[in-house]
Amino acid sequence: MPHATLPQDRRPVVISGPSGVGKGTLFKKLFDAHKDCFALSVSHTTRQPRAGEAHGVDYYYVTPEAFESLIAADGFVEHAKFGSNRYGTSKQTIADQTAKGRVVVLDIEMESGIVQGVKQIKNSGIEARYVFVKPPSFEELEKRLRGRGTETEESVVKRLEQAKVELKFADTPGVHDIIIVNDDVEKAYKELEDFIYKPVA
Ligand SMILES: Nc1ncnc2c1ncn2[C@@H]1O[C@H](COP(=O)(O)OP(=O)(O)OP(=O)(O)O)[C@@H](O)[C@H]1O
Repeated sequence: MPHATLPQDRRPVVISGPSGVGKGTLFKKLFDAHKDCFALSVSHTTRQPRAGEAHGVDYYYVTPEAFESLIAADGFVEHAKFGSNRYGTSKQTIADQTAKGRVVVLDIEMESGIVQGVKQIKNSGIEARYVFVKPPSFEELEKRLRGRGTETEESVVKRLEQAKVELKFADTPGVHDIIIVNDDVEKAYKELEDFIYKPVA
């Protein structure tokens, strides 16, 4: 497939799946293979930036008041509270990237709660395609999450608990347009690319 060919279907692609399943790995391959065709949606948050994070790259860092105003203006496709912080994906962010000729990829963050996030996007009225990434087994998911070495033990346990809920939800018929089992990463990537580039009937 030529490097910079846009998919025929320009609707945003919502990628969800348990933490550590390989979502980031898969969409990074997609972005690398198709330069300038996709944009990862940058979320809004009320939390403080961590070292090395940048406004507009990792998140849009806003005040709780600004976040509330955006909610009141129906400006989010999904938003959630995690601890004392709020996270959300704004409609404007999606519209801006789409206007630039990019297909927006929404990576539903664990902080937003994948189940609630997907339900909210569906209710928001935006047209989107839904991809769920599944691990070959629960044991393998645990192995990847630990192998990544980014989480504390407490966080691993929390993510695995959350994963159970998400995997159950994914079995609900009609929620996702495709469920990809990320066993062999090349095979899983090919399935994702074929789905995204499927010609519009
Ligand atoms: N098919 C695969 N086989 C083995 N390891 C994989 C595979 N895909 C991804 N991984 C590894 O699993 C770990 C988790 O992957 P990744 O960070 O992409 O997950 P994620 O779903 O984006 O997680 P999060 O939701 O927490 O951001 C990484 O160390 C990655 O290299």
